[in-house]
Amino acid sequence: MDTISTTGTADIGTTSPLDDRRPFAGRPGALPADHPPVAFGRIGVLLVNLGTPEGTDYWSMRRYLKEFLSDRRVIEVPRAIWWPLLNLVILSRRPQASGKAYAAIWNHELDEAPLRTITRSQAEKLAASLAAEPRIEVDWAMRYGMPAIGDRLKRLQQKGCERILVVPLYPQYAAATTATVNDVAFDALKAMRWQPAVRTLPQYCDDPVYIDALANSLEAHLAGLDFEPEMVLASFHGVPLEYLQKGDPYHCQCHKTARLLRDRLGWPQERLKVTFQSRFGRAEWLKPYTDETVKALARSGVKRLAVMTPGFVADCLETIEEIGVENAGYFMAEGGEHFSAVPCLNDSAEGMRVIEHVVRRELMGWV
Ligand SMILES: C=CC1=C(C)c2cc3[nH]c(cc4nc(cc5[nH]c(cc1n2)c(C)c5CCC(=O)O)C(CCC(=O)O)=C4C)c(C)c3C=C
Ligand SMILES: [Fe+2]
Ligand SMILES: [Fe+2]
Repeated sequence: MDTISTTGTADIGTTSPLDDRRPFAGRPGALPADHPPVAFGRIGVLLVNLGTPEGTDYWSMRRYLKEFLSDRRVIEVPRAIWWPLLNLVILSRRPQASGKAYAAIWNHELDEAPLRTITRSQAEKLAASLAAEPRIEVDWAMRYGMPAIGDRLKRLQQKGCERILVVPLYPQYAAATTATVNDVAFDALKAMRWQPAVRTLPQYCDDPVYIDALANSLEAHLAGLDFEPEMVLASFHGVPLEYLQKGDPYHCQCHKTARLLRDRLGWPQERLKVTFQSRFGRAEWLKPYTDETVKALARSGVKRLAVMTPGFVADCLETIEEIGVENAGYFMAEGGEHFSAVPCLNDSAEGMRVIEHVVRRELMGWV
């Protein structure tokens, strides 16, 4: 898939185009209207999400999981303990189990995982909405698997981008997600003689546009159901509890998002509850766990439940399968009657409003 040009022009090489627009027009520092044309470098925007396997077969799954689970930002267990466990135990069993789960959600038309389909579409739609800024090139990459961050950074540079905004698609910062994207981007820069200037998008867990989009999409989803949930869970991906104790702000930012969302909806505390899903291994992770909460709610007599996943910018295995299938099953098995998984913002108009907003905000001064 080629880089998405907002101008629709082919590769322009490494020379910057002459652009006679006035940067900072109407702001301090603006060039006077009669100033001759000035060469401005192009600006790259690189959307980055987590990554997906190339296929659901054993070896594709193994390659993906090996790269993912070898990341020291994701697994902080000392290597002397982790290497044998990963290579001898986890990578012999998990590829089959995860492969089956991916097969259940696979996009057969494009032969790829939904996360890839949605991330590509987000990049295409962002490029279209930034088309009035002819110097901007939009591209996308994955932290694990393809397209690789380093390759796409180089390609943006070859297209004349002297400045690049790296956009880890995570509203809440975690070292295991945001920081590892940035690490890999800066690793790629280490190998360049002539580096582009780089910015990285910070967390946007409390951005009013993001909160408003979550509220609008939740309200629209609830309005379309043929039942009224007694409560809604805001389920975020978990991390080991130890990461919070070491100072990772992720847990606090998840709670902040949920508090602001509740305020925006005008809901009482008990109507929107925060839970954490997708735990891995035996260590304690952030609590309360989504699966245990779902079961306990059904056992306590709750019959109608909806689960939203505000920390995921795109639907993926963890939302479609883990929430929409696995947790729906737990709820029904324990006596629940109606369950609904709220889709992520994805490439919807609300979702793109958020991505465009946070990107434009971060490009200030460059555009
Ligand atoms: C084992 C440790 C893991 C940590 C810590 C972790 C944090 C974390 N992950 C996401 C977002 C996603 N994770 C996804 C899949 C996934 N996550 C882990 C493990 C950890 N994640 C694994 C092993 C997998 C692969 C699937 C499996 O085998 O269970 C995905 C989905 C990718 C897809 O293709 O659909 C996302 C998205 C966040 C936000 C996060 C910390 C905040
Ligand atoms: Fe994960
Ligand atoms: Fe999972």
